[in-house]
Amino acid sequence: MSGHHAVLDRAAFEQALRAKGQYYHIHHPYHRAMYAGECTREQIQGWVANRYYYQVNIPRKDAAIMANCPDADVRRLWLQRVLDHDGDGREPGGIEAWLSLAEAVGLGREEVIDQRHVLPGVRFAVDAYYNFARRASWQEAACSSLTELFAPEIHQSRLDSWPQHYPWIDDSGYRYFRKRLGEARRDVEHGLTITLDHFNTPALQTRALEILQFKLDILWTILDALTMAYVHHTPPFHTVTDARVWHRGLNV
Ligand SMILES: O=C(O)c1cc(C(=O)O)c2c(n1)C(=O)C(=O)c1cc(C(=O)O)[nH]c1-2
Repeated sequence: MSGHHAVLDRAAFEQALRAKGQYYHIHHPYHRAMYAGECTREQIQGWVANRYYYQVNIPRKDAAIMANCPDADVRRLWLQRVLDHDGDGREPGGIEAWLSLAEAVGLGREEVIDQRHVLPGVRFAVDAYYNFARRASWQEAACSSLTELFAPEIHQSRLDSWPQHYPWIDDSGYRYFRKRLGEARRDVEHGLTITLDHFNTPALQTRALEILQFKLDILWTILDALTMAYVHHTPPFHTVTDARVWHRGLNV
């Protein structure tokens, strides 16, 4: 997409956004190994403990988008995302469901909640997403959530492959993935409408595709950090010490 090009109509622009799915982290070797049944217990546990940091930052990210949005109708719909993760006081939310997953793969709640396993690379990638959402316009931040276009497929692929490959994972752990199937589809309808409405010039459409690529980079980079630590056994400072000396986040 270089040089001068005409504005894409809604269908063509949506098609261009969907084509970015070819760079979704579903294709990352770490994920591919998970579906193929090739991961060790430690690799599954490492993924779950690190992804917890993404989970707890999603509702903060969504609250930041609401804070930047002057449109009450958008805020009312966007609020559901915060409730999905934090819980609405009746049903447990996604963070709680993620902790059930952690327990189902043999982790203790405390070691996940205190973030001792969260690698610096994962923390920096998630923080980049959160900080982008805080500073960008609400339409740009909404656009950055559109990797969720591709998320139902990734949740389904876990439900389809994990139980047979990892019989040691308790079935109660799968609630999070089942829950997200419907939620992600609903989120994406709203996020896509905002994006198709707002990014309506060639320059803005190019910008939207770049924002989506930024988010794809974040998801891919999280798995690169996990690969260093749990596949190659080269976590940060491994040439110096086996201890987890890295910081636990300066604002938890
Ligand atoms: O398991 C995954 O691979 C995956 C990916 C993504 C995504 O594409 O950002 C999300 C989720 N899960 C998820 O569970 C979730 O709640 C979520 C919210 C968002 C977002 O950007 O607002 N992405 C995702």
